[in-house]
Amino acid sequence: MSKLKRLFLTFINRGTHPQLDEDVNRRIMVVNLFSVVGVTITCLLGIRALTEASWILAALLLLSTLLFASAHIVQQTMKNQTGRLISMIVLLGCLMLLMAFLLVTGGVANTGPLWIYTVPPVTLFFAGFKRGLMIVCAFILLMVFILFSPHDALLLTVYSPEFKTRLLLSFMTITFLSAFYECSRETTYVRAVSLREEFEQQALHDQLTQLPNRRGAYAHIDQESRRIQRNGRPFSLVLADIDHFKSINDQFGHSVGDIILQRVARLFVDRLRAQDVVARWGGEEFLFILPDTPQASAAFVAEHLRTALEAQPIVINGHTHNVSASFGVCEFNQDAKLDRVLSLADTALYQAKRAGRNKVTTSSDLSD
Ligand SMILES: Nc1nc2c(ncn2[C@@H]2O[C@H](COP(=O)(O)OP(=O)(O)OP(=O)(O)O)[C@@H](O)[C@H]2O)c(=O)[nH]1
Repeated sequence: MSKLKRLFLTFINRGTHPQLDEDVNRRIMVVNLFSVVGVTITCLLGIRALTEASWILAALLLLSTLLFASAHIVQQTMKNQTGRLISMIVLLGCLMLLMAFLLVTGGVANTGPLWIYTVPPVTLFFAGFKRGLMIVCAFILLMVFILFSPHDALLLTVYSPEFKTRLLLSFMTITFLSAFYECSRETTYVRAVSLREEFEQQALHDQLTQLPNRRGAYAHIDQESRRIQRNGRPFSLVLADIDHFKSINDQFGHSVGDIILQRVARLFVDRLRAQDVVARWGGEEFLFILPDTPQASAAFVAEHLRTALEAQPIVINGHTHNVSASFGVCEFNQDAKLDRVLSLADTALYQAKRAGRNKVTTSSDLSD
């Protein structure tokens, strides 16, 4: 039993991928499910129609079986948006044609119209709220056209006027309910996605400076370490620490300290290249991740930032603050270990502080 369940789940999940949007994955699963259910039902009904010598119905049902199966195959082989669109068009087109045929002929003992209630939920789910509603409305027009044509010219069976009206009204009710459900589902999904993005953003960023926080910095370093394995070009890490920050806080208050942190962060971001990352490593400490930058160039960049900060006093409430920072630089090459590189950058920074602050020190400046 569990083997059968596993087989079924494997089939239903075929073509889904963790990197695809959740909603896309759900649609892929439903196309798989719908094709297997569609194939089974239309195939069984087709065989039954064959035994009852209803040749046209049998041919149509068996053709639908083939089309339902091909929708699944197209989705599995193309594995892209076009493939998904084609399989959706095939499934919906096939469903609509089959329903229109059942409406015209009445199917077995005039029970054919009972199946048309599958149209609104399936269409709205596959095509989404707006597109789905338009398709179902077009189908309603087709129903009106078939059911109320003068002298029943398009019908091969007989329905009472009450049946026709009630069929149409109940179909419209199901359409309304399905559309309402799909609309709220889509709205909830969009809200959930934006909430998730907001939480991810908050988890990886520092609220005060809006820079990546330590967790965010690790994510960027991880990305760079993987890149280095591919292209072999080193990147550098630079730790920067604002000098005598405690005395700024003590003298002018924490809120002034906060503004200084924000301004310094902005200055660093503005002076670096777009591909460089500035993160708030903690307190008054920043980490720069400089892709494709060997240590000598990173030291040059750090020196450029140091002089820029020194040259640009920060004015808050009419008071001018001369802020400086010390920098520790270390290169990250292919064989490097992150802990070691960070520790070397930290030691270089400590060395810069000891040497009088407002300085840049690289790991190669350190004496063993
Ligand atoms: N305003 C403000 N202060 C912070 C924040 N985070 C850490 N600090 C303060 O930063 C100060 C860091 O002080 P220290 O580690 O002694 O370093 P320092 O005074 O900059 O001295 P050196 O680094 O040796 O030049 C402490 O007073 C912390 O309270 C923050 O988010 N906002």
